[in-house]
Amino acid sequence: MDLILDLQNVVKTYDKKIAVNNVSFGVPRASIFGLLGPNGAGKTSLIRIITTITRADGGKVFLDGQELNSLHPEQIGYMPEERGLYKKMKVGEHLTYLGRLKGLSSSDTKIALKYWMEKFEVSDWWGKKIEELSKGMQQKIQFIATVLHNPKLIILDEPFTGLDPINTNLLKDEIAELSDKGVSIIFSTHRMEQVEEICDNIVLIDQGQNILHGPVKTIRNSFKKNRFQVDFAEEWKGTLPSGFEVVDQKPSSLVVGLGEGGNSNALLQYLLGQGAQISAFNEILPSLNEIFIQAVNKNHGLVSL
Ligand SMILES: Nc1ncnc2c1ncn2[C@@H]1O[C@H](COP(=O)(O)OP(=O)(O)OP(=O)(O)O)[C@@H](O)[C@H]1O
Repeated sequence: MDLILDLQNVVKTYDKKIAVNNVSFGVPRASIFGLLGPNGAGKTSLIRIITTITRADGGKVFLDGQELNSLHPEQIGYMPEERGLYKKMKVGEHLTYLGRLKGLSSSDTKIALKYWMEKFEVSDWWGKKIEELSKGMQQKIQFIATVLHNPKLIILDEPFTGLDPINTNLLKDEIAELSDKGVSIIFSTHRMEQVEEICDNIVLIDQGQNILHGPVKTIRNSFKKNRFQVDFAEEWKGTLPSGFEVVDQKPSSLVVGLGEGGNSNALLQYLLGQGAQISAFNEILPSLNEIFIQAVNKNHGLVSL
């Protein structure tokens, strides 16, 4: 597989605490990749290693086939959860400073800033001090700072916190557009519905270890319980024969468990045979939220949901 990032047996310890314990996974090029895990799992420690802010104590990290080195930070854009803009600086001078810091020439910085500030409709803010901007406005500036130097890998830690629905959508569209252009994106969040909506691949870290990794579709399919939702055009008052478990019943819908090897056609045929007017018949895939809780509980030796 064509990987933009490849982590092999990465280890990070702080004194005696093992924060990252032999973690391996790959991030496919141009994917939107979810880096997930409960609090304290080791996600930030991994991000700090990938962005070369800290060094791993063991293992190897490859960016675009090359072992991480001092030239790589210019190829990475990182938007940390703790936003790091200098409050007293003006937007224009701040972004110019960050563009230059990331290796852009003065003229390329100007071109990139014109493009991004127009795109985000923030050109008017050029002379405003960062402290004069609202939290959401600062976040837009931070996003521009993250993508300004045209990085091949972008790491976004909770990028939607504090954004209103319109700006959230603006950012989501931008992420999709960057991905379409071949940029690889690592997205870290605790909001599983956002991961479900945006990411094509994930890794789930728990207690410093990779406990689940792969395409979202494959993972959701592997956790499915052979359950189907039936919606009726009219209220349905019938019962089901043995072999079908009614998981949930409302006047005009049913959730039915078919058990292992159960056949959805048999359910459909039975209902049609009873004269039911069916308006929808769908397999239910578990949400990433359910999968997260189930996988972490299992890893902690707790009973699954
Ligand atoms: N500088 C540090 N010194 C000592 N321990 C640390 C340090 N940084 C992180 N840790 C520990 O390493 C473990 C992993 O922390 P990390 O910040 O990587 O987790 P996280 O997955 O990002 O968590 P969260 O979702 O809460 O941000 C935790 O047990 C944390 O206490």
